[in-house]
Amino acid sequence: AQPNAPEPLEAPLRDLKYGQLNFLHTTDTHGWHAGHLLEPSFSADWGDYVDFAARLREKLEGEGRDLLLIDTGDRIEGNGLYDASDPKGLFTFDIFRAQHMDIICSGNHELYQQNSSENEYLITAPAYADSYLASNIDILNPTTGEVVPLAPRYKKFTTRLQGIRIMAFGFLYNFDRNYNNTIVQRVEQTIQEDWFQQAIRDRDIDLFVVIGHSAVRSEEFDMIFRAIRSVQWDTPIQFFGGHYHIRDYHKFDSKSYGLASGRFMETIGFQSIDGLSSKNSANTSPTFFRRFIDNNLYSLYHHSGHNASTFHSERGRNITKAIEEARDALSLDETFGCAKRDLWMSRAKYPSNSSIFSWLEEHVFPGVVNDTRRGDRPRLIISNTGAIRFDIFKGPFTKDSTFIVCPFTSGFHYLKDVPYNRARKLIFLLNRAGEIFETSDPSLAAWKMSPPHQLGIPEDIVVPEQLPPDHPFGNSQTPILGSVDRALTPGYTTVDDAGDDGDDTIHSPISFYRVPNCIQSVVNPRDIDLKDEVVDVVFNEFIQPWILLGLRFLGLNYSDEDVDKYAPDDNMTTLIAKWVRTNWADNC
Ligand SMILES: Nc1ccn([C@@H]2O[C@H](COP(=O)(O)O)[C@@H](O)[C@H]2O)c(=O)n1
Repeated sequence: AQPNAPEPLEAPLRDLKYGQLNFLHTTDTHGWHAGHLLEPSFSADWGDYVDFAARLREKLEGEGRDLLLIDTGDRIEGNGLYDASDPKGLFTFDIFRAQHMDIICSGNHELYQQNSSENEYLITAPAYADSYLASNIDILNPTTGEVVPLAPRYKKFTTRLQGIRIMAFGFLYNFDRNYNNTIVQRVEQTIQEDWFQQAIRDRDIDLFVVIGHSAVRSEEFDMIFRAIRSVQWDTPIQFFGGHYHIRDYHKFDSKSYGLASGRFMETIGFQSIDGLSSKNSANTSPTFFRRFIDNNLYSLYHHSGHNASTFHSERGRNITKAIEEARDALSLDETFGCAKRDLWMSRAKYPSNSSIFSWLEEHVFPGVVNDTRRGDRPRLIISNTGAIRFDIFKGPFTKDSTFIVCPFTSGFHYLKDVPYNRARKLIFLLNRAGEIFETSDPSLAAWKMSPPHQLGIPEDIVVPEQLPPDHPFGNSQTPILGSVDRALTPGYTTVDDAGDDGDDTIHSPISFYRVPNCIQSVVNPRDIDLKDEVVDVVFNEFIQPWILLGLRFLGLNYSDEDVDKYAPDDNMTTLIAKWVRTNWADNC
């Protein structure tokens, strides 16, 4: 762990159950390879994960079992370790690839920008030449300009000890916001391709492993499942997914399961399968087991059967050191100001004093989203809530925090002099009229503007006995009495298709409040209720397609040509940092 990471807390643990074949799974790590430096539950770093995988491998292989490592993408954007360097990712590629991977694929984040997808093609895919799969992604070769597969479409291999014959694919969901140097083929088309149809008909296969940057409950995985099942009625299929940033486990049928292993290095997913056929033995009744490991040393020591003196290797320590040096070189601990209270994305109700979205709406946007060319004209400032990625904890707000809270390079755009009597209805449409957006253009489903982790949670979860978030002991990792005889720490309490015993650490639950798709600040609203008043509609550039469509629903026909950059030297990340420097510096 990093030297400034908090010690993990002791907690009751559920064990792993090993199978013939075992998997460790990471997804949506988003640059958090230093681990969480303010949360004991998730304080192990990538060096510890490398040691954990090595220790588990020694143990499992000693018993004649196999272990495979999987990563399902979105490795970048979301933490200073990736975002603060110039160019971005200067340190993280070497750190990440210190971990062996057996199957790895791209997420959508790798494809938002030209340089990040070229990094995949030129750095990560070659580093994992035998394991990177891109079943439905092509890229423009930056040297030749030719359209080529980002990586091989599939691979067939046999596990070393058990001789299990595996056919593996690596998909990306039907993502359509990629930069134009990559092509994401829709999954429904890919599964019609000859190479896929041939691969799924291979009879000498004991297990299909479909990894993908896609929710495990998704049309895309359902289509792949049905395609394989239609030609292999009985062969087990194991899916590994992500993208929604949640822990989940989905049963497709009695021989097919899908694991989603959370986000931000909070979770190491463990999956085992027993009773598989192999090239030497026939078997027909596989059993599947999953566990979500909290990424801290207390859990990692326990599951590997090691302790502080036997767990760590020189290799792991070197990776930990490299992360520490990168964080130092990037000055990620530089303090811009101090938060007087925790500000939550979903643990506090919106609107409220403890909601990060209320803070943005009431303080940050009115304070810093301005453009001297437009003076003090009345304006509506609208942002999607998905632009915010993490909570702010009471205490120092650092350079790292700016990227943790909002890593996107999206700036603000605006439409000038929009009739207020129509523009004022826009926020209602963005938040309440999802259906008409989706009907008009399925790629513009309004929920895509909200944080991904709430997609699988249809309603608020209110835990009555929880300490309020602004209570002095209200931070996530403070022990509270969860039952009469033992103290539990608040944390993940996952319920999935296999029940409620998936988490390795037994926690007390945390409240979850859903938030709207968008928030809005109304700035300089003088005279704004006059019917001929006009306002500037300023918005986060990511939501431009929804803003234009929403205004069209309101009878205003604007197009991309009417839109201009607002405060062009800044973006949401730099603006939040500016506000903190100005308003919170004296709190420290
Ligand atoms: N420039 C951007 C890019 C993305 N978002 C938000 O993130 C969501 C996707 O997140 P994943 O990590 O699951 O890929 C997207 O739906 C947006 O809500 C953004 O705000 N700005």
